[in-house]
Amino acid sequence: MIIGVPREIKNNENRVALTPGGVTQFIGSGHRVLIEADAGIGSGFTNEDYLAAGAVILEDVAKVWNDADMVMKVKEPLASEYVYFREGLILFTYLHLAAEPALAQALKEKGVTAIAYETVTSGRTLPLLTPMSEVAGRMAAQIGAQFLEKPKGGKGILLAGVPGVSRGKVTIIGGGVVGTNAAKMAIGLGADVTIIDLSADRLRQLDDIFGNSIKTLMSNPMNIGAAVAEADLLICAVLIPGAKAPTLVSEEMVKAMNTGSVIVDVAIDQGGIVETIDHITTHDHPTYEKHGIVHYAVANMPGAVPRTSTLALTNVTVQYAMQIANKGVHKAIIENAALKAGVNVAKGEITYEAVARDLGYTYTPVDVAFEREFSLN
Ligand SMILES: NC(=O)C1=CN([C@@H]2O[C@H](COP(=O)(O)OP(=O)(O)OC[C@H]3O[C@@H](n4cnc5c(N)ncnc54)[C@H](O)[C@@H]3O)[C@@H](O)[C@H]2O)C=CC1
Ligand SMILES: CC(=O)C(=O)O
Repeated sequence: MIIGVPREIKNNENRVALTPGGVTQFIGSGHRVLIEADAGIGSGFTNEDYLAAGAVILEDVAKVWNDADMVMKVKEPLASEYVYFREGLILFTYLHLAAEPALAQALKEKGVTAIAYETVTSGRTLPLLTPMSEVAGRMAAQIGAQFLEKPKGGKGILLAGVPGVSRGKVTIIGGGVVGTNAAKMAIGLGADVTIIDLSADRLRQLDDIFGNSIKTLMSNPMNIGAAVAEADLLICAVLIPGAKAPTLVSEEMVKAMNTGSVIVDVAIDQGGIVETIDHITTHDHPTYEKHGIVHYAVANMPGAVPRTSTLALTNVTVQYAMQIANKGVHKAIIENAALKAGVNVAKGEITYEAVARDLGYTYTPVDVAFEREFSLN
C-alpha cells in the first residue's frame, strides 16, 4: 500500500502523523511512504530523517494525496483539502465530524473511507484519543493558570495562593482522561479542585485516586451552576463519544462567575459545552472576553507541544495503520473491532451512529455499507 502524509495546515499545528520510526515499520513490511516536504519540521524531524528511513519526499502536496491509498493526518482536513477526496481513498486522522458537518458531507459524497482516531474503541477506552487527552488535560491547567494572570486578561490570582492568602478554585466538568490529567496538574499547582462527572463509578475512582486532594460532585444543573459560579478556572472535559458535546454551562452560569475568571473548554473539538463559546479560537488568538470572563477554545491544544504530542500520538496510531496497510481496510476492520468502531464514513454512508444522529443522516452500520458495495458489484 502507498501511505501519504501531508503537512498539517491548521493554525499552529506542528504535529505530524508519522515519525521516521513509523516510516521504517511501513517500509519493512513492503509498503511505500510519501511525505510532504517539511511535514515533520515542527516536531523536530527533518526531510533527511525521513529519507534515511526510506520515505519519498514530495514538494507537491497534491501528489501526496493523489498517489496514496491511505492518507494519515493529525487534524481533520480543512476545506482547502476537500479537493483531494476521491472514491476509495482511506483517510486515517482525527475527524470530530459531529462538529464538522461540511467535512462529513464531503467525505460521504466523495466515497472516502474515513476512520476517526477519536472513535477507535477498545473495550471502554479510546486508545487513539487518550494520549492527546493526556496532553490537553495537562495543558489545560497550565494554560488556565497563565490566563488568570492580570496582563493576560485574568483576575490576577495565583492558583497556589501563598501562606495567609487562599488558593484558587478550579472546577473540572468531566472526569475522564482530560479531567484526570487536568486535576493532576491543578493539584500540583496547589489549587482547590472540584471534579464533576455524570458517572457515579467514575467519581468513586477519582476519589480513590486523589483522596482528599479533590472534591467530587455528581453532574446536574444545580451542582454545575454552584461550582461554576465559584470557579476561578473552569476546565470543560466532557465527552459522549462521536456525539456533539452537550451544552452544560449556560450563559447565566457564565454571568454568575467573578470577573477575570477563566474558562478552558477542551471539549470544543466536539462543539464545546459552554453556551458563550460560539467559535473555535486558535493558538494565534487563543482567547476572547465575554461577560468579563476569559474564554479559551483552541481545538488543537496538543499542536502547541508538537514534539511530545507527535511521539505520544504515533506511539498508538501506527499499529492500527499497519493493520490497514497489511490487510486492506475491509479485512482489517473485520478482524479488529476497535478499528471498526473508528469508521465514521464508508462507501458514501455515515457509519457511526452518534455522528449520523447529530448531523441528521441515516445511520448505516459499517458491515452493511461494505456488504452493499459487494452485492452491487
Ligand atoms: N481541544 C483539544 O485540543 C483536545 C480536546 N480533546 C477533547 O476533550 C474531550 C474529553 O476527552 P476525554 O477526557 O478523553 O474523554 P473521556 O471519555 O475520557 O472523558 C469524558 C468524561 O465526561 C463524562 N461525562 C459525560 N457526560 C457528562 C455530563 N453530562 N456531565 C459531566 N460529565 C460527563 C464521562 O463520564 C467521562 O468521564 C473530548 O471532546 C476530546 O475530543 C482531547 C484532546 C485535545
Ligand atoms: C484530539 C484532537 O483533536 C487533537 O489532539 O487535536
